[in-house]
Amino acid sequence: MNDLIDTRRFEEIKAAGELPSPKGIALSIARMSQRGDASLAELARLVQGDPALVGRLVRAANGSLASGARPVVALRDALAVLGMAAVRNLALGFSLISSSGEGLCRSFPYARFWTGSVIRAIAMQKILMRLRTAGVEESFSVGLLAGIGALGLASVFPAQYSRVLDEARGDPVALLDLERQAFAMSHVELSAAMLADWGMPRFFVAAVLRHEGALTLPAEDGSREYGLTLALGLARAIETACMADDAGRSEAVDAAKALAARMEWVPEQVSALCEDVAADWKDWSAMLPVDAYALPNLSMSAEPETLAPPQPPAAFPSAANDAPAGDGLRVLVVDDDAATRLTLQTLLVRGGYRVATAEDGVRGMECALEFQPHIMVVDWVMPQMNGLELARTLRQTRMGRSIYIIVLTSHEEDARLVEAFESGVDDYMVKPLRPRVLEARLRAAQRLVRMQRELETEREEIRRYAAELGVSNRRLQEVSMTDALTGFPNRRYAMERIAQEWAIAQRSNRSLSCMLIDVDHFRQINETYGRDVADQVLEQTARAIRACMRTQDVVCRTGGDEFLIICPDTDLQQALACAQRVGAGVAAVPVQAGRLRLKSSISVGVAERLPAMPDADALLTLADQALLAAKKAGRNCVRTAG
Ligand SMILES: Nc1nc2c(ncn2[C@@H]2O[C@H](COP(=O)(O)OP(=O)(O)OP(=O)(O)O)[C@@H](O)[C@H]2O)c(=O)[nH]1
Repeated sequence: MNDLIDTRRFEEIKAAGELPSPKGIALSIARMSQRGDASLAELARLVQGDPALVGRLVRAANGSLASGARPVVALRDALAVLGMAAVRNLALGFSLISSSGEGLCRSFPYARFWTGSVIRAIAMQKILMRLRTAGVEESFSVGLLAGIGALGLASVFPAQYSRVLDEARGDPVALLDLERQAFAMSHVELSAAMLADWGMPRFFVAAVLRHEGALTLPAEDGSREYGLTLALGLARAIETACMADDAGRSEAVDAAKALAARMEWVPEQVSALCEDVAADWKDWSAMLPVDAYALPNLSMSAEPETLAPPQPPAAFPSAANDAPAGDGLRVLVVDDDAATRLTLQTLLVRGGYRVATAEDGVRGMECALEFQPHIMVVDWVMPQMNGLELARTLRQTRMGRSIYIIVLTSHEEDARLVEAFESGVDDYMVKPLRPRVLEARLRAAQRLVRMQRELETEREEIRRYAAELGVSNRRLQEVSMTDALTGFPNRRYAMERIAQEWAIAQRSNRSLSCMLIDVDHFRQINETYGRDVADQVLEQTARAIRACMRTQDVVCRTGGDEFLIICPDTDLQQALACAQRVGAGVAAVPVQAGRLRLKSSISVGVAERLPAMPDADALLTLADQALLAAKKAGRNCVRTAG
């Protein structure tokens, strides 16, 4: 699994905060399934303790039965249909829906996230039922949890992820980039890592990792992993179509149709699938704590697909020698002459390339965007858009700039060749085609494509390294600004912050106050009860102080038993009232240290920024004098200076 997932980064994220995890019965089921020798009877006894879970498992089992089969009503039968692994994952998913319906990440749409996940789960189950592939029992939970990494980022980095979501403004590609920059791992990669961590099989993890880019997968081999990726991609497209607004819907419907076409489904089959999903959604949304949401009617009327029919043709076996020279590179052939297309396709497939074809420039352009070829072989003369126009248009796109384009021509005059190169083609070949020349030209193309790939890998590594460095630097900075005992900002942070607040207050002519707080007789507490108890007094006093302050006030631990509180937009009277409240709050709640209950109190010095003060230091000096006055006045009181 390590080849799929950056496990080191995943462990770091896990260590940085609380990732969503199974709770209650789901946790017991997870533990039981790890034992390996648990029986269905034991599992049934455990599940019976949660009637809602029983109902949901029976529903899930019925969803994965072939049509016409007698429906399951008893829990034992449902467990037998699903099997231990599927039950574990379903229980996990359901427990997460119940425990993660809301959270601290301001911009993360918790309710919408789960609505979408359930729609995707239903769609995935329906698709795998139709494909009759293995893994139907797991399909619901795979669909449900395929996007769990987003919830993971929202849970571990609530504030940061909120900013990332705001910045991405709903653009899925930008979101992935921003996530990688901020956390050195995207939500897709984190989803895959979490599923692997929970013990999901590799082919599911791989499908989760790739399904968001399913549309750009090359036409391929019919392996289980490939099929699952397309299926999950289709389930996601249906989810997106259901959740999108009118403007976004047609794009998602198109993506669903293109994916369905890859699976050799006609649009009518997709329409029927959507109807099934809508019917099941009614049941599931009543059984799960998700918003009742009316699914839109998705129209999937027929439209031509963009990709050429699947290949390779069975009549052209690969060369019998070593590894094919093409090394799986994608080649797109664009030619209006069917015979040339077929000849090229045959030669290329035989050479180990993956091939798509298009019959004119316009279709070639569409196909290039979807198929993302490494190399294109393009006829010069074609109706609508000729080969040179196609090359020029492609070179204007980011993706098109990296394609190696070979143009086919009947003439080799200098002027024509110059025109071709100026249009952005990389090489040319003279018709009629000669296989050995084609092979030689393609070898040159391969060299360049490989170099580009290596460069891209290196760039990717540098980007990743920079992102990791950025994340660790931010952590280091946070650590260097945080007091380890209380978790509050430390003296260093306090001094930077008060200087900032000073500048803001001065510029906008707003009031600014601060308080210096010292715990009374703290030395004595240390000497009488020892350092551990004294630490607990400090910690709990700090919490009591924080609880009495407003959110905009900044509470910092500036030294041993000393705290500085910065109060923006606060005049002296307001600050004094606040200080009295804090003093009373600390005195009212005794500190519990083991079996000891200790009373503690604080002295507070309050000061306000005055027009005559030159800088923030002057404000701090005044607060210090006020604190001294409070100590002199007998402690457990609030004073101002002067
Ligand atoms: N337990 C513990 N003690 C600390 C820590 N940092 C400083 N101290 C102790 O805190 C005490 C500070 O005492 P002072 O503020 O000088 O005196 P005080 O007893 O509070 O007297 P008043 O402030 O006049 O009431 C010293 O004994 C320090 O050793 C810490 O992180 N943990």
